[in-house]
Formats: sequence, C-alpha cells, structure tokens
Amino acid sequence: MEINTLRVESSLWIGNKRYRAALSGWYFSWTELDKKNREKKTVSVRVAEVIGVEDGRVEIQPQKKVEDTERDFTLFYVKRSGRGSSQGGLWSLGRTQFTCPSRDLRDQWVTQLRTALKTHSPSRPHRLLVFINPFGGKKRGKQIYHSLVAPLFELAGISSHVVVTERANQARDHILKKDLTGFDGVVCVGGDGMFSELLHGVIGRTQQEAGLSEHDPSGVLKPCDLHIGIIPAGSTDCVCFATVGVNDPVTSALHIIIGDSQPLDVCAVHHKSSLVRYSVSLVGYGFYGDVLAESERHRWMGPLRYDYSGCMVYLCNQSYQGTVQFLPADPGLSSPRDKTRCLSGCRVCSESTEKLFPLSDSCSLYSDKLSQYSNQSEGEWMSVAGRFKCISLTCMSSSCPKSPLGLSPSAHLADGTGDLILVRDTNPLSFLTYLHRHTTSQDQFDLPFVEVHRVKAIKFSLPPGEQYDEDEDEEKMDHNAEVEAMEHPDTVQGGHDYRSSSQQHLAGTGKERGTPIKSSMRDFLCGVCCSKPPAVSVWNCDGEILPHIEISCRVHGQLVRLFARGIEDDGRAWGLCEDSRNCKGRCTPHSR
Ligand SMILES: CCCCCCCCCCCCC/C=C/[C@@H](O)[C@H](COP(=O)(O)O)NC(=O)CCCCC
Ligand SMILES: Nc1ncnc2c1ncn2[C@@H]1O[C@H](COP(=O)(O)OP(=O)(O)O)[C@@H](O)[C@H]1O
Ligand SMILES: [Ca+2]
Repeated sequence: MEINTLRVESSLWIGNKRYRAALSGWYFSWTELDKKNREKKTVSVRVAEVIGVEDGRVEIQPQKKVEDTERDFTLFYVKRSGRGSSQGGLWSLGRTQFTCPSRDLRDQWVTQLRTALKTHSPSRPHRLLVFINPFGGKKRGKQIYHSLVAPLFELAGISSHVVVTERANQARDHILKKDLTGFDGVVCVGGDGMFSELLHGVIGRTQQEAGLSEHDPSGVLKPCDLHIGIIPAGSTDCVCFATVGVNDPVTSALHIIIGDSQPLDVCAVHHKSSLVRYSVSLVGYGFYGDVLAESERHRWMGPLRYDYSGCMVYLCNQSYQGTVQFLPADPGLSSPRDKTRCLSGCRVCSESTEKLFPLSDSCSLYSDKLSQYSNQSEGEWMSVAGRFKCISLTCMSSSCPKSPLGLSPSAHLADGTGDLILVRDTNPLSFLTYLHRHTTSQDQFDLPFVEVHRVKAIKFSLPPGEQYDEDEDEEKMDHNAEVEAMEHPDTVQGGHDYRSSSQQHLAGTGKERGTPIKSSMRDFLCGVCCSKPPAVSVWNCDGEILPHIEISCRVHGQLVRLFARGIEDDGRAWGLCEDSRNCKGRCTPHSR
C-alpha cells in the first residue's frame, strides 16, 4: 500500500478482477486493471456517503450474514439507484466486497477508510430518539422501521431509543418534557401528522429553554438545533417528499445516517394573541379544509380516504367568502412564477440564509436575527376580498406522490417566505382544471381565477357583517360531536382515538371539536341540493383541523433542520419525460 498525506493506494480484488483502489481527498475510487478497460472506467464513492466499512464478507439484507475471511472487507455506501428512471432521488445501499493481498493490508484499508469517514463526515448522528406511529398510513410503521431502517442504523453504528406511540401527541409531549441529553436528533416513522408532532415538540422545547413565548404573533423564535428525521410511513408524506424527492424509507434512513442537514421555513399560526399551531406544508381553507374534515371520518380507508373525500368535496362545489391580507416578500429575490425549482444547494435559500442570519455563526445566529427583525420595517400589507374555492399558504413546494411538483412548484424550502395561493370562485370544470394541473407539469397558476403571491405573513378574516361567533360555533360543534359519536361510533377504532390531535389536545378544556363544522354527508350534499350552503369552511394545517377560522400566519425562516438535503437535480426536477415532444409535458414522474 502506498500512503502519503494526500493519497492511499493499492491493488485490490473484487471477485476475480483486479482493481487499483485509491482513497484521495473526499473520494474512495476503484478502476479495473484490465486491458479491455481502455476508457479506464472508475467507480467513485464520496467518503461522506460511506455508510460503513466492515471486516470480512458482510451482507445485511435479507438478514445479517458475516463471513470473517481475513483478507476481505466490505464497503457500504449510498447508491443513486433512481438515475435515469422515474424515481430520481431514490437511494439504496451499495455494497462492494474487496479482497486484499494480505490481512495486514486489509486492516490498513479498514482503518484508513474509517478515519477518513470521521474526518470528512463530522456531523453524523450517533444517538437518535425514534417515534413510530403504528397506525399511520397503511399501518406498516413498525415493520418498515424494523426491517428496513434499524439494520442500516446498526450498520452505521447509530444507537437508537425507540418509542412506539400509544396515543396522539405522545411524541410531542416526550420531546417537550423528557431528558433529551445525548440525542443528536429525533426521528418519526409515520406521516405528516407524526412529523408535525416532532415539529411542535422541538420548536416548543427550544423556545422553553430560551425563555421565549410562542404566543406573540410578531415575536422572534429561536432556531432549533436538534435535527428531525422522517421515515415516511404515512398517507400524504408531503414533508418527506418535498425535502428528499421521494417517499422511500431506505433513502430517508441513508440521509439521516450521513447527517444531511436541510433548514426549513415554518409558519406560525395564531388566533388573536395565542399560538394555534405550526405548519410547514399547508395552511389551507376551503377545498383542502373540507377534504380533511371529511377524510377524518373515513380514517379506516387509510390513505385512500383523501381520494374519496376529494371527490365528495369537489362534487359539493362550495366556495367561501373572506378577506385575505398579506405582507409581500421582497420581489427582487424570487417569485412563485419564475419557473425555477428549489433544489439541493439552492442559491435563493443560501442567499436568504445570509439575509436571515447576517454574519451567521452559531453564537450570533439568534441575536442577529433579533436585531434584523427590530431594524426592518415590515413593508405594506395588501388585501384581497371575495369568494374563494380555496386559500392555501405553503412554506415549501408541498410536492407529494399525488402532486409530484406540488402546490407551488417554485416555492423554496428555506427562503423565509411562503406562497399564498388564492383560487377564486369559479365553475366546477375550471376548478377541476386547476386541481388536475397539480398532477401534470402544466402551470396551475396560469388560470384567470388563480393568483399567487410570495409572502412573509397573512391574516384571514370573515366579511364584515358576517362575523362568525366562534364561541357559539364551538358550542354547536360540541353538539355535533355528540350526534356524530352516536351516528358513527366507528370514528374511535379499536380503542385508538383517531380524532385529529388538535382535537385531542383540546380534550378536557371544554373546547373540543368532535367533528368538523360540516359533520355529515347530509351536510356535504346540502351544497348541491339546498339553497343555503355553509358560510364557513375549516383550516387544514398540515393535516390538522384548526379550532379557529380568523387566523394570522407568519413565516419564520429556517426555524428547524431536517436530516435531508433538498431534491437532487438529475435533470428531472420538472417531471418532464425524455420524450417531452410527444408527452407535451403531460406526464409526471410517477405515471411513466
Ligand atoms: C383531479 C385530481 C386532483 C388532485 C389534486 C391533488 C392536489 C394535491 C395537493 C396536496 C397538497 C398536500 C399538502 C400536505 C398536506 C398534509 O399535511 C396533510 C396531512 O397528511 P397526512 O398526515 O399524511 O395524513 N394531507 C392532506 O391534507 C391531504 C390533502 C389531499 C387533497 C386531495
Ligand atoms: N398511537 C397512536 N394512536 C392514535 N393516533 C396517533 C398515535 N400516534 C400518533 N398518532 C396521531 O395520528 C395522526 C396521524 O398520523 P400520521 O403518522 O401522520 O399518519 P397519516 O399520514 O396516515 O395521517 C397524527 O396526527 C398523530 O398525532
Ligand atoms: Ca419557503
């Protein structure tokens, strides 16, 4: 073996072929020493993407098998397996077994590779707190974790403490109250609702420790250090899909292992002077609120509940009055219609980091942000009033398997802004065109009844004269809840309370909302057959029904960090097929 400070090199065998292997700088690579390999084809693996180096011949799937042959070592690494297919962004575990000329040389390679790993990958997690929701999505959370994820964590030397949740909000409460010393991150195995629990726990804990109140709508929040990982096992998996590019448990586990770090904007939703919830993907009124409200009653359908409820709500053809005020973001930086995509290493997000945290280093980060907020004037609020099919605010693209480019394809993960999408009342066919465009790469904003604004904050109010007495409504809904419980005892299944966690959170406070405002199919269909459709919808906040209608929202730039890196650009970021001339941009990555 030739070793100098810059390069380690020797001959090695893979099977019966001889290779020249070299560890140099950030890469470990091997080239076949064969006359036929004239192009000198080399396989290169980034040291930062090495998952583990093991003595002997090792397999971990389907079961762990170790053959401790003394001249062999096995390298495990990230392999981009979705390249050139519809699954760009998909990672799998690459494995190559090397044979060295001697045991001594094998030991030297293993030592050198492990040392390089420590040097080039210093921010990997060592200890993780994992929460599994056994009832999320298709109820496969436990199986997904134990068969696909745990073996990878073990291989990478990560120790994990696993909690299988027994109730909604258990993960949030654990993070808020228990000792988290020694954990480098928290991980959820579940859907967007489960992610939301971790989000609330991590933000709440950070503010508690900093002595900050979360209730001041214009207050500054401290960015959170504890990273969040998502192993997708839910129904929509939007946060995972929009930050990784796919909803695949192995891909997400690999991002966690290598310690990827993706900052994320968070929207704080307030009612008067109290925090209601945080959101990263969707704060939606009208269509998306109604779909969620209806879907909660059909949880037994699993992920299909959204398709069923989507159809029912579409057929009801509702629209709602209201006034939306918004604080526009700086138009010079980016626009929701600029046809760019926020990809891994995004320039707009990096420039925003400098703006959000000038002179950023970990010590000055928060105090700089404080001074930035107090020095800047807010800008001018704008107002739009009318009747809307839906009002959506999203801090990210909100792409998901149903909509591969998302609610707002050019939104950024970490630019400190959100996109406000206003869809005015229109005829059912035009609204269907709008919805359908979410499943293709056609521009859903290029429609006369749709407008989109990049914003820092919004406020929603009901029309003057039609002010809604929320307290009175709460009483009505409590009554509905009782009726609902009698009509549909199946909403609470097998001893597990499937009410949305915000409803459960309010349990015992006298503010429970057992059912959404429109509590039955009878009410839903009244929009079609009755003359008096319901006056108000509900807000869908990342899959939770909010207990208020008049709310204000403010985007907190880069408030949390995920074990992710954004979507890697493999030339398919717009979901266009190689055959774009014939497909006319209609196909989506998932339909090919
Ligand atoms: C004619 C075809 C119409 C297709 C329309 C597709 C539009 C899809 C946009 C989806 C945006 C998703 C934003 C994310 C929301 C999630 O937080 C939330 C909770 O997810 P989970 O915890 O996994 O259950 N999901 C939803 O609110 C579902 C919205 C589905 C709307 C059809
Ligand atoms: N053990 C449990 N029993 C009932 N609800 C739970 C449990 N653990 C978590 N939850 C709640 O279930 C809701 C949905 O979970 P999630 O994992 O997002 O699945 P899905 O994507 O199918 O909605 C979340 O809001 C979460 O608070
Ligand atoms: Ca954003």
